[in-house]
Amino acid sequence: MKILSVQQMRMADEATITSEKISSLELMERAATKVFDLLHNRLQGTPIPIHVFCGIGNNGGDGLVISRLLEKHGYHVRTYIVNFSDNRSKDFLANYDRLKDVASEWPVQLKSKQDFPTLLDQDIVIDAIFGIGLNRPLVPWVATLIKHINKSKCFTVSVDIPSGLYADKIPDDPESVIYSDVTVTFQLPKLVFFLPQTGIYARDIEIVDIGLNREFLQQSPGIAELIGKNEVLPLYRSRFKYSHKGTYGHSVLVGGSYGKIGSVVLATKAALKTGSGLATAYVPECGYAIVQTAVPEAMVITDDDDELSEIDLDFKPSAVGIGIGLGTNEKTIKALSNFLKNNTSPIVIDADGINILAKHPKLLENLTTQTIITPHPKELERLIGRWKDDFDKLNKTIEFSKRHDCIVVIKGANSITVYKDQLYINNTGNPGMATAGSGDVLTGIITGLLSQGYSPLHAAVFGVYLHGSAGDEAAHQTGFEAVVAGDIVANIGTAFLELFKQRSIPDKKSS
Ligand SMILES: NC(=O)C1=CN([C@@H]2O[C@H](COP(=O)(O)OP(=O)(O)OC[C@H]3O[C@@H](n4cnc5c(N)ncnc54)[C@H](O)[C@@H]3O)[C@@H](O)[C@H]2O)[C@@H](O)CC1
Ligand SMILES: Nc1ncnc2c1ncn2[C@@H]1O[C@H](COP(=O)(O)OP(=O)(O)O)[C@@H](O)[C@H]1O
Ligand SMILES: [K+]
Repeated sequence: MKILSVQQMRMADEATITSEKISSLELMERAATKVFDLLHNRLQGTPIPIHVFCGIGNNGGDGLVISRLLEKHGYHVRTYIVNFSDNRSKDFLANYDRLKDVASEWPVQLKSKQDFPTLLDQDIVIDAIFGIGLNRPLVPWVATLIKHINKSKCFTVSVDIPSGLYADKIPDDPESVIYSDVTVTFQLPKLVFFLPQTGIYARDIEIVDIGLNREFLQQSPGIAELIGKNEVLPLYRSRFKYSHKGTYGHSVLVGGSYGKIGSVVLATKAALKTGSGLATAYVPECGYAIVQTAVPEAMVITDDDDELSEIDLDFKPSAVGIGIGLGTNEKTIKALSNFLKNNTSPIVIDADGINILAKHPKLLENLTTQTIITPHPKELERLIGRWKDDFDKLNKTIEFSKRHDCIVVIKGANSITVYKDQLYINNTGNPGMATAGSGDVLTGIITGLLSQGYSPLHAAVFGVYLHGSAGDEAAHQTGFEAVVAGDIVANIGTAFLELFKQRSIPDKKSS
């Protein structure tokens, strides 16, 4: 699913109005009705007090439509107008008049702190103060109103975007943004919902289709893509009946050092479980018995030390995953440097491999095109330097990717795969995956996909998705805390099966 910029969203709005020959007021009615439907569906007429806070722009206009529909359906509604400006939008004003016709009480005007209502824990708040039109800092009393709403324990539903959150930069004051329980967003998700600094405000997201012009949405370049099942299914390459293990490539996982052989075990298992035809673990001597015992399906090549001092293969691997548990001593750096100079196979670099690249940036010149690098935040910082905020981090990563023609997977809650200007935001995974070795599994999965002939970009995007999906399955079985990296490996198969699972349709006879 595409993610558009604010400007592209506004253009989509215009394209819809023009192509359908409807007014912006009608589009607002349609959009806000979708929010009402969702609420009504959940509340089923429950007489809970609902406080609707409306700004004076089109987000406020949506709020007024929601208030009117709630009133019409007998809910206990109180509407507030947050008067932060005299520039009320035309559609806001039209809906203000319509609300007055049906409201049991007139909207309450808020102009300062003295006007703030008391909010009780069990009440519901609809937040329609600011939408994607927020473009400057809040005046102090509006910031205080947002803090007042946050302080209450009310269940808060934000319309389109939590108020106070810019669609394209981080907030001026992190405390002056609504922490919403559910954000009902129009047509497409917003980029800020998936970044660590801003995603915290939009806990659950409901995307409602408001019928924006499909052709426009398809043609718009967007600024990112949200990767779910629909996006990865077309990437899947099925296996042929007359295939043999040679068809699916030979993955080589290079890494490990004394006390860190487990990382290679996990990655090698993951490559095999992802479908690699053959797998070889290239480890120091101390890892020989460990890998042979833990992964009997794999072959093992050893170097004669506790750390790798030479990486020398007498065949060309279909794919290489390198860096896990590697250590960063001088002889290993030299070995990696020599290997990278001569390597022409598709490659994933992780962990200490990244740390070595960060310390010796000259090595970046030797990378094969579209090398995949999978840093966690600390490794990324070593690689691209400090960033000011999440947007700066993305821009710096884009720069880096362009400069070195590499694919960077920024790992985290919503891992983002960056290739030049393209951003692919993953939508699987859970906090249970914040556990030792989980990244090694990802390296193995991506290597396994590369070995089967997936292009580097597809291997990265699909691999990150499968990894998260396997983690979700693992968490489903054990709960977040008990997930360990081995459980993610064990569920790679289920993650593949999940791709083809149809949503069950309720049986009419039994319902
Ligand atoms: N794009 C779409 O598909 C649709 C958008 N609609 C709604 O329209 C919203 C956008 O509406 P608007 O563009 O009117 O903007 P908002 O309602 O988000 O903001 C209100 C106005 O306040 C001004 N403003 C911005 N920051 C301010 C600040 N700190 N202090 C005081 N004033 C400030 C802006 O100039 C803006 O005109 C969307 O978020 C959505 O809720 C829907 O009504 C219909 C469909
Ligand atoms: N909160 C989270 N939600 C979803 N995925 C997560 C979360 N925390 C970590 N992960 C995933 O787990 C992996 C952790 O990788 P990494 O930090 O390199 O682990 P290790 O070095 O122990 O192998 C990454 O793929 C990351 O995206
Ligand atoms: K809002």
